[in-house]
Amino acid sequence: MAPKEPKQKSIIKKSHPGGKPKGPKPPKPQPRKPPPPPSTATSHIIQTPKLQQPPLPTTSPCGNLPLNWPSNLPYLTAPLFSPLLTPSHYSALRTRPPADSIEPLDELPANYAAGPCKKAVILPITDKRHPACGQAGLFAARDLKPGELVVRYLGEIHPGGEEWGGRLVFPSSEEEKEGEEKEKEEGDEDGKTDKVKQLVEEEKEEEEQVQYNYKQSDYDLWLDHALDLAIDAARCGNEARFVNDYRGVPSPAFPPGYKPQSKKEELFMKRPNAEFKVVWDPLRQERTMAVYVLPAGKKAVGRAREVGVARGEEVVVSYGKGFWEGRRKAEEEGGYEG
Ligand SMILES: C[S@@+](CC[C@H](N)C(=O)[O-])C[C@H]1O[C@@H](n2cnc3c(N)ncnc32)[C@H](O)[C@@H]1O
Repeated sequence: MAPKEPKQKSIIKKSHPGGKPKGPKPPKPQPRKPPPPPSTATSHIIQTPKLQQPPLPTTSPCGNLPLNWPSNLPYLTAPLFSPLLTPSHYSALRTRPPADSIEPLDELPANYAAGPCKKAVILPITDKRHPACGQAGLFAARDLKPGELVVRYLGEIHPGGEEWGGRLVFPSSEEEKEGEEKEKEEGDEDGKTDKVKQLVEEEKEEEEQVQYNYKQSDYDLWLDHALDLAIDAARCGNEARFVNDYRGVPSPAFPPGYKPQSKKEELFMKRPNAEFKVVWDPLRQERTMAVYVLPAGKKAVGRAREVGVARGEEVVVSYGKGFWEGRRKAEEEGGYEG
């Protein structure tokens, strides 16, 4: 026997000339649902314009510094090493954990370009609802994919257990050293007063640098606690030093005063969208830190599967409860000078 053809549902409405149709009562007409609120967790994801907008500018007019980079701060394109590091620190830094270890490290792309980052831009924060209003933050210059590398975290690599940092020492090339020598000689012949003033300034700066306290830094991260390696970007660094913590940061996808419609939505509105991750630098053959967009996760729906941080949105991580507890304690003890 041939299998029965499944009954096809008719999509054509039938009229019933012989009276009411048999079967269950048709449902009562329901009042029209009000239109959904302008932004919900899902609408945030779906409503992000699909039109490809040009990326935001990320560099200063001269092109070799990031836009809005502070003029008093050295911009790094490679890590700087504290003179306090010992040979065993260097050896730990430059030993890659085996691939089958509990914590194998992902790799930075071998073609990672040094210099200003094209994916994110430093912008001043002017929104009064933002807890870091008056400071700066890092914002996506274009849509960034879940799990995508944003920028590496550069700063001074130092022994994490040390409280006091010495003077910052920038490696200078032979040419620069020759120039410095020549400048010194010229300074002896003329413009002695200017030279004296400059020397006094330099001495003051050096003294401040020697008295520098890593423990008071707001830009200091553990690269590896067990290996006693940390990175501090307070005195020098790159764009990554401007990444803020997500706590209290208003989500640009929701209008001011918007009340979350569910617990899930509330959690979605108060979450980081990026993370600090320790990775392996294949070119330098050493550990490094970088900012990555958080992976989409199983719960991601719609555009969130493709876009982790939308163009113009702030890149925010979690500093961890420890950071804020430490800050609170220091404030209570009157030791924090933020
Ligand atoms: C690594 S810096 C981030 C960049 C900083 N906003 C700037 O302009 O230099 C860390 C400091 O930013 C501020 N900050 C970051 N996230 C914050 C948040 N969610 N609430 C309040 N302040 C925050 C705090 O002053 C903190 O010490």
